[in-house]
Amino acid sequence: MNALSIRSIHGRQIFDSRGMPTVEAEIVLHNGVRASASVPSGASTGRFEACELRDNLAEYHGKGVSSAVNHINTPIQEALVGESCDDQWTLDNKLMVLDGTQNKSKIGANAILAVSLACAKAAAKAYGLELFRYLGGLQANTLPIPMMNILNGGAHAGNNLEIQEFMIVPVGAHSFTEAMKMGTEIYASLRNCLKKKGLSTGIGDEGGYAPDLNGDEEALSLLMEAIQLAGYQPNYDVKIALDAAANEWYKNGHYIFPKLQKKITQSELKGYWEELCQKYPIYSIEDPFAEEDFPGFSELTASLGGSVQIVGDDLFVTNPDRLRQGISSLSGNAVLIKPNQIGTLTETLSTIRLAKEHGYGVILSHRSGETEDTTIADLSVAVNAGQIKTGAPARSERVCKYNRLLKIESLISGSEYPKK
Ligand SMILES: C=C(OP(=O)(O)O)C(=O)O
Ligand SMILES: [Mg+2]
Repeated sequence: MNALSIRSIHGRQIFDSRGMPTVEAEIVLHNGVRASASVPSGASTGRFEACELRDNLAEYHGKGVSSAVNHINTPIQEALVGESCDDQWTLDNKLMVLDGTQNKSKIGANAILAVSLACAKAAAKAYGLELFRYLGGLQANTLPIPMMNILNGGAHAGNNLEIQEFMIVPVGAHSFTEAMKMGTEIYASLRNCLKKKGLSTGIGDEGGYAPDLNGDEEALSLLMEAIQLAGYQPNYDVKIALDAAANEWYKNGHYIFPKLQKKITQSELKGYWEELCQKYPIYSIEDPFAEEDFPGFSELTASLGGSVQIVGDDLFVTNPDRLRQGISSLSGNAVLIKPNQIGTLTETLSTIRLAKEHGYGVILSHRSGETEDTTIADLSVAVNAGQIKTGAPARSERVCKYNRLLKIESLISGSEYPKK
């Protein structure tokens, strides 16, 4: 036993931004330090993600988390009490051995991740360090460029649009603070554009507007208009990023646009992305094809990858084995990092390291169902990811991550901001 050893672990149910139950874990150390972490939840989830354990009982429409919470309070607590909170690899390895399955379906990746992150937070506190500094050391100095999802579509907005996320990326900013200024101004001018056209300013799951439009190109035109109305130059100051979440379009061996209910072949879809990239200043496309369509990713990377970021989310699910498959088949050139897709901090860091070693871009990401936990903000700086996507600059479960980054920027003298 030492001051850093874990005295107790407590799990509890809290609620996410969609009003669904999720898991929080609290760790108390022998020296009295306490820290807690909570886990988010996706809507457009990949089949290869680690298992989010749900009770499957009538209450909460089958989405309760009492078994995951019980797993924290009994087997996890028994396995980790007395361990030192700063030995992350050992802690995470014990959690994986305790679970014993490939996809963490016995204990639940939600239970495991909450504890894994809470341990890191407790260790940072015990050392008197900010989380990004504890995780990243002296070299953690780069703030990420925010990819702000200001127009919501797909599964996050009742399929009002085919594409799930229309994001603005303030590439012309010189600091994170300036990027936030640009993003929030454009978000406000998009609201004005929508109002002027008599369109709804209601919002989707990630805080972006969710109007019923005639198609994805109308959404892209609106983004261009909002950027200009706010006084910025598309392409030069602000680029556009998309998350198609095309896995949601793939049913029984075919791609079908969910709104138009129109079938589209893989090669037509590739042509669609190429056309959009010619017409608009698109900097990044996430999940342009389904989670098993490595060939589709690889063909698009060959055609657009020299100038456009092709991101694997459902394709890679933050899993080093899936990313290795992508690296060897030249599928995509960037990975989305969602810690709850894999379930431990150690594995998340391994996937990030692998991506960097092979020249893949790294984007830390929230989920569509979020909590007030800001770990991904710290993680993005800790690993110098250079990019984060955490929704619209509105709704507190998104804004808390942006606000945390503003604070981190003010804490790092000589902080860096990437040039794109
Ligand atoms: C954040 C996303 O959505 P979800 O959390 O629903 O998977 C995404 O697809 O990138
Ligand atoms: Mg995605």
